[in-house]
Amino acid sequence: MDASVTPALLYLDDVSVTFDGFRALNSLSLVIEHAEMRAIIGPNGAGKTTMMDVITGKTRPDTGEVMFDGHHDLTRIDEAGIAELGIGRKFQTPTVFDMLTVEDNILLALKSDRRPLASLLEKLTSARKERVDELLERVRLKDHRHRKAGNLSHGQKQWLEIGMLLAQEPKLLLVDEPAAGMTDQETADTADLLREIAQTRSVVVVEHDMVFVRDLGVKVTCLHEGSVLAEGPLDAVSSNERVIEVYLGR
Ligand SMILES: Nc1ncnc2c1ncn2[C@@H]1O[C@H](COP(=O)(O)OP(=O)(O)OP(=O)(O)O)[C@@H](O)[C@H]1O
Repeated sequence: MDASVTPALLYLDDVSVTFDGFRALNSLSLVIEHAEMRAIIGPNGAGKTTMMDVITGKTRPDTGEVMFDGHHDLTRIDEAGIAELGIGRKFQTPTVFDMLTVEDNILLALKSDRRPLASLLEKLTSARKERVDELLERVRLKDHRHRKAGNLSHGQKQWLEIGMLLAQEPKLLLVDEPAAGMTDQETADTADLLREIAQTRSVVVVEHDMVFVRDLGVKVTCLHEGSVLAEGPLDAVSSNERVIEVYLGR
């Protein structure tokens, strides 16, 4: 397929990354459609983090194509440029401003109009307030807006960070093990939240918690030794003999 005409949002083809002779990604190919959520599973060292690093420009592939939104060749764009194109990444540990309120964390993250007069006035605009309300509602923190972020539960901090990423209006959200350390209720709420987000944006979730992955109800890709081992509905992937052997049956 010619990547320059692919209708997919994200297209990785034949991507390899070698660290000191070790192949962390080995001819990896992956396609994520617009408004698709994909769960990525696989054993430790399978290449999940390296794949995210390649997409965000932190690591450059030795070979292969990484195309975003039609014509953007991500292997030629720096990390800031890739974020600007609309790729947001949520790491496992929440990074919110603990001393600020929930609302101020969101306000800080809002995409702003960089024209000087606009930025002077934008604090006052009702559109900005509405956007903050909308984001707080979306991430289930409307009733906590005046609390210091440092006082939130672990799960709420994760949601706040997701809200801050959404404030940037990404086309693609990369989320690393969101359910880790969450209560069962928070885990279920997070699955709901990600499903809502994926109605309008694409989401790639790396996760080990198979209950959570089942709850997401989306196509699953199992990586192993830097390549795709199996891909499809969770039932098919989790009954794949190789997947059981290298991952689930451990
Ligand atoms: N910067 C680096 N230098 C050398 N080796 C690296 C580097 N980054 C990753 N690796 C190696 O590449 C392999 C793939 O690692 P990666 O972190 O992508 O796997 P993963 O699937 O995310 O694993 P986990 O589930 O443990 O997070 C591992 O064997 C790792 O040790």
